[in-house]
Amino acid sequence: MIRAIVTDIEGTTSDIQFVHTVLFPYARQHLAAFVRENEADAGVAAALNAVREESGSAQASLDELITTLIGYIDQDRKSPGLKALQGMIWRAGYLEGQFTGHLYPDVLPALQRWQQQGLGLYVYSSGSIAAQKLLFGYSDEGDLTSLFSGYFDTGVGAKRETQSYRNIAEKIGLAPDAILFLSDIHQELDAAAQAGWHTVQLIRDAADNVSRHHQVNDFSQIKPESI
Ligand SMILES: CSCCC(=O)C(=O)COP(=O)(O)O
Ligand SMILES: [Mg+2]
Repeated sequence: MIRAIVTDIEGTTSDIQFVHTVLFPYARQHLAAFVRENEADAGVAAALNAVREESGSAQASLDELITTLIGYIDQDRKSPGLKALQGMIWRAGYLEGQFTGHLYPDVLPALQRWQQQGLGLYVYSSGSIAAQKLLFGYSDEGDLTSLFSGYFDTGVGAKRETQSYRNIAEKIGLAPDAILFLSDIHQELDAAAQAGWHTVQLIRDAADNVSRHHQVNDFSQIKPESI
């Protein structure tokens, strides 16, 4: 019996286009000024050091790091240091009302239904936990953070690695076959299934003909009580 649902964000609850044409360009535009103004902040310094380590340039200057980070944004690299900085940069955009977190219209009714059924709801995204809370806290549908019991980012491991899903199950405190993972990316679903989780793939735009996972087009088609 399913007792918890863990959902991806980009391509699952929210449009990839929102992430790639609103969030990423905003972070790209404000990155240099943000890190120059905030390099003494402990969180910013930790993220910059993580990028130094990831890029193999322990002595990289701030200008070099900015160039590296812009390259990471353009490659959509799931760099934990970049993801931490993006979350910090996006905060101002949400607070100033420059954008709200995109949600497909089928998402909120389904989350509310599942919560009423007593299911635990969780998020697992490559975006930092702070960025996840911003997206759902300043969403198109208002503040949805109270719907979720927890958030996971790549601090538990990368999304295509099976051990990440074992780590999440342990933190949630449920057996793997009591958890359903929702994602648009079949390699992420493969890793979750390998850990013993149930899986459903969201096909929001392009078809995926090589996936072996149950596919739906929106959240209204997901019936955890029937799994
Ligand atoms: C948390 S909102 C920003 C999404 C993001 O930065 C990202 O890399 C999307 O990753 P996901 O794992 O949700 O596909
Ligand atoms: Mg996704």
